[in-house]
Amino acid sequence: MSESVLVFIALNAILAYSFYAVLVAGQLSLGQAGFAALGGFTAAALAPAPSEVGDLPALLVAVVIGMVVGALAAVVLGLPTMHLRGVFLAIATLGFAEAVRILLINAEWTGGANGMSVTKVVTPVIAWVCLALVAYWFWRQGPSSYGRALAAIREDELAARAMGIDVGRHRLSAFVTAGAVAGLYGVLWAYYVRLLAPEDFDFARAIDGLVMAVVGGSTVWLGPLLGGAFMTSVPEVLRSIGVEAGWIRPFISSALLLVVIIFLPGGLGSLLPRVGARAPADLAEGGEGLAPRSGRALPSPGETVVRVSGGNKDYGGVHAVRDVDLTIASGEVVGLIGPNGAGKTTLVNMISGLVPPSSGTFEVLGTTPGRTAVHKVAQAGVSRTFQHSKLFPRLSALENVLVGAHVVSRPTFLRRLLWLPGARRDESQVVVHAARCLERAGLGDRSREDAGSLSYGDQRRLEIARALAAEPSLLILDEPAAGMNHVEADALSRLIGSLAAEGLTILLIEHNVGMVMRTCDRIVVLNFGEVIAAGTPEEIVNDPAVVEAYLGGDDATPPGTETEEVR
Ligand SMILES: Nc1ncnc2c1ncn2[C@@H]1O[C@H](COP(=O)(O)OP(=O)(O)OP(=O)(O)O)[C@@H](O)[C@H]1O
Repeated sequence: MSESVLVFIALNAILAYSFYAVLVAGQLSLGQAGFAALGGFTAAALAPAPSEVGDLPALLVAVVIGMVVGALAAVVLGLPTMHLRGVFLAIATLGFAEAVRILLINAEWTGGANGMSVTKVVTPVIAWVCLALVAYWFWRQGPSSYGRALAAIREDELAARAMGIDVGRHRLSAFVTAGAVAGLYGVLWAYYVRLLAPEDFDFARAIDGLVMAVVGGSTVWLGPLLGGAFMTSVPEVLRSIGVEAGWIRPFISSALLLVVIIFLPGGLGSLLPRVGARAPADLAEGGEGLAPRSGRALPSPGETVVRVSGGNKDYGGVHAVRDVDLTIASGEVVGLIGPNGAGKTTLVNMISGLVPPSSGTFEVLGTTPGRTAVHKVAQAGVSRTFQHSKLFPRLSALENVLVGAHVVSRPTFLRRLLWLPGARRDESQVVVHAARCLERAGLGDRSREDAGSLSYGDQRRLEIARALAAEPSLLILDEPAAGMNHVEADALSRLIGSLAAEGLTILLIEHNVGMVMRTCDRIVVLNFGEVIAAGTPEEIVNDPAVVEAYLGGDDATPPGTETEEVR
């Protein structure tokens, strides 16, 4: 293999890593070409000449300049664009890259369209050492709490917020990493090709980087390396076996690309065995579980955890929730029932901060949901499950629960980079904690299965395990028994009882009214968005307004007696 092929494999893989850096968080950006151009040109203009200070020192200074400029450019572009998603972010970032290219072509200091000449310093060894460092960064990032938070954002952003992850900060930091890696690519390119031109960083280059990251696998840390090697070496292999005609080589390369994408949607990296977090074989010997990092104690019994006064939510002409007053004290298990469309989910969405109220006051564990960001409400001790499963489908059951523990686990990424022993200890503590939550929800033997492949009932249980991992003060369960048989629902009822005995406050929405009657201390009934009754299970069973709301007649059977499941 020639020297240039070796260097270009490494350079292309580094470019692919700059795309991987944001793809792992579910962001599609094409701005990397702009970051690379800014990094490369600024470094070439500002760094001392290799003839003055020596090759390596000059390159080192250039690399630092290029990476800092790339990262700063990512901050400048990221701050106004981080709220954009999918194709909108791609278009905005592409616009940025094109604007940078046009500016550089028309600037004098860059040599305009003719470009700048730069001394060739990069050798295959230098290029591969840089690639190894970049790959190492992403290898250590993946299983850290930061890496898992990025994966969670990619899989389901809303659920990630509800797990206490600051999505905006994580997305921006991923973007900045992409900027720094792209800046590194720009510098290495400049110090290898000798003549640096703005055209080197055009739209086609951005697409090349993206394609290499996707073909290699955008969720496996080795993916960009595989993608870079594949895309760079296929034309060379074709050349070496005598495929020379100008159009045949690109044609075969593109056809191979198509084959990989069709048959390996997870990219070449999906062929590698998956290494994920493992639950300890014996939890009793698994050492200490997690100690709450926040030092947050459960509110004292009887203390107000939720206070809603005059809560309203309108969707156009629909009054989903009207003038609801609700107080929940610490240690209570409160059931929220009502016919379909009564406003139960809307109310708990407002309590957990996911949906802002149209009017009214919401106070939950010292936060003001609606005004307080969702992740801060979660950090205050609110954890929840969702009516429609919001698991992270491509993460294993254990990894889902590890994300749930985000708010109580210590950040490990930087310490993992340096192999500090504390990081390993913290990681194994949080894994033991997550495995215990899985065990408690009856999923001890499912830890390595992908969440998306679990049965419906197991997915409900996994959501509960994930919510428990946050060591919440208030646990909101939105139809946790949906899809469960009687035996499973009874086990769930016992689990809720044992959690309540530990002092947890629980708000339970459930259509299985029998289960609500057995499990809850107090029941609140909603109908057409209004509270029509509230009281102990006995009071609710005999309340004529409740019977009327459910069954629409005076002689109807009260909920929880003959009609076990009212939908
Ligand atoms: N995002 C939304 N946009 C428009 N209308 C909505 C939205 N969310 C809820 N609604 C409406 O608000 C009302 C209350 O819905 P909500 O889902 O809160 O009821 P629910 O009691 O949880 O019902 P179910 O038991 O069927 O889940 C319904 O009429 C619903 O159509």
